[in-house]
Amino acid sequence: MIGRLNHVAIAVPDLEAAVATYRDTLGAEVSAVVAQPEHGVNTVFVLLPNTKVELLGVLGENSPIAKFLERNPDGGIHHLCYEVDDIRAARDRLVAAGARVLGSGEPRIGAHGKPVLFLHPKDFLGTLVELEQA
Ligand SMILES: CC[C@@H](C(=O)O)C(=O)SCCNC(=O)CCNC(=O)[C@H](O)C(C)(C)COP(=O)(O)OP(=O)(O)OC[C@H]1O[C@@H](n2cnc3c(N)ncnc32)[C@H](O)[C@@H]1OP(=O)(O)O
Ligand SMILES: [Co+2]
Repeated sequence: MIGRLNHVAIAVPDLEAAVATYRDTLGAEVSAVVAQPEHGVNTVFVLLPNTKVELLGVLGENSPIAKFLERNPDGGIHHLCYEVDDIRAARDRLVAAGARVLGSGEPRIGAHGKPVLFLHPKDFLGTLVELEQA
């Protein structure tokens, strides 16, 4: 059911410093910072030949990455995003298998303008999983 790895997300305490690390130290191509108010994060995408890295910074008071950063003050890998052909069909299959879809269960528009959903990390080997409509 899952297809390409769309991105690996890293939550960071200082987004500008993280951009400098990827752009200047690692020599990667990075996007501009984009505010995602509906998701409570600022995002930067690092563009790699075979996938992307999403750098996540806190936006607002109820950011979903705030607790993660309290537990991991230096930052760390936050989620993996896999592409699926039909996100509602994928959700229904996962729910039937007993997996927990986070939030309302309805897909929301993500950083690439496509519907996304999140799956509880306790159901996927301790890893938060994002699904994105291909
Ligand atoms: C920009 C849009 C989009 C895109 O298109 O790319 C994005 O990527 S937005 C990214 C940010 N959005 C989200 O993360 C939304 C989904 N997340 C959530 O709903 C919550 O963050 C969460 C996953 C339910 C965690 O909630 P939280 O309140 O922070 O923690 P809990 O205390 O409830 O955690 C329970 C349990 O799970 C462990 N945990 C939490 N986060 C992670 C994680 N990222 N990876 C692995 N494990 C995680 C946490 O440690 C707790 O474990 P125990 O202590 O053992 O109970
Ligand atoms: Co993401």
